[in-house]
Amino acid sequence: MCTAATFHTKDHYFGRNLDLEFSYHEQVTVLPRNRTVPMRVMEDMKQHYAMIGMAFVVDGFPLYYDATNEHGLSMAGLNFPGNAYYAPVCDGKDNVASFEVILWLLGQCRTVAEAREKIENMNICDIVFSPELPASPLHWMLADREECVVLEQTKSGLRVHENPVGVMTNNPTFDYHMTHLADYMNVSGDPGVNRMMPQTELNQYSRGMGGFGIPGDLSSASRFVKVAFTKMNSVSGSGESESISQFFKILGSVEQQRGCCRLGKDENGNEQCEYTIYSSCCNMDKGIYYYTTYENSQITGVNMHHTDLDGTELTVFDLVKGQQIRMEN
Ligand SMILES: C[C@H](CCC(=O)NCCS(=O)(=O)O)[C@H]1CC[C@H]2[C@@H]3CC[C@@H]4C[C@H](O)CC[C@]4(C)[C@H]3C[C@H](O)[C@]12C
Repeated sequence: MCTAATFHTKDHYFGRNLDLEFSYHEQVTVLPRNRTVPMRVMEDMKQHYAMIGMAFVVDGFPLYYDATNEHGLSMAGLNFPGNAYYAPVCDGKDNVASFEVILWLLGQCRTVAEAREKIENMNICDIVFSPELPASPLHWMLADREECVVLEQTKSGLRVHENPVGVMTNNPTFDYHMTHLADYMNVSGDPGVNRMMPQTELNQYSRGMGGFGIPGDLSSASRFVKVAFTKMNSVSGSGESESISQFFKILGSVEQQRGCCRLGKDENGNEQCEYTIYSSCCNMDKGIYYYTTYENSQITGVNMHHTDLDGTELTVFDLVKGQQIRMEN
């Protein structure tokens, strides 16, 4: 499972949790403007906007999970099994393979509005990256500083949903999550209100009772509600340190501790568990990508503007995965 979110203080932030039971060799990857991106059906992108994000790089090709470009346009792919539908190549359309979608949109658009125009003629086609890497069933959250949308291609076509909440998880489709959210419209960060029997005094025996009923399980629908509640009630200072701290707390409200979501035994008899492999927070204004990993709670940052954005080579940074403990004595 995965969760993505946007967050605004003085600057604008975009990030996600990546939850899975195993990890590819993903790295923080900067794609400079002049590195040719080979496309399967469309013309190769020789020049494009630069971007930074988390990618699995295969033969020099960055398979982005999430990224932000130099204009702040940001995008994350989230699992959408059983619903995602990638169509056959269609004449007259812009045929983009699922693993090319982030590169195609972030490479050419500065805003969600520009992306919407590109998406109008787009067909997410069923070409696979390689036999070893078949297409992942995905939907995407896409945001700039002002606007957030969700992109879903199902059997009934390609749709862009306005996303006023600025969060996204997995199945089912986005409209379900919005319908489901209405069940929780009464929850609040304020103390509870006795609406049921105001004539009888009910003892508010604990703080936090205004939020009673917020789900805490790890299902996709529950994480959507929990992260929306946390984000909507978030109070943060406007500085960079306070903002990114608060952002990681928002994502932390739906992080997955190893053992709570079991997937059965692998061939060696080891219990497979889904857990939060990394959490990211990108400052969309400054092009700085921050992340933590399951075992490294220290925040690591990479600034895309400190690499050669006019170059032709990818700049990749291995994840710092081990816990960084500052011993006091
Ligand atoms: C698994 C992840 C979503 C996490 C998630 O949501 N897990 C919950 C499962 S569940 O929803 O609860 O069932 C997704 C998100 C982005 C994906 C990569 C995108 C590039 C590339 C595309 C290629 O075609 C195939 C390989 C490739 C590296 C992809 C691997 C994998 O698929 C990634 C990491």
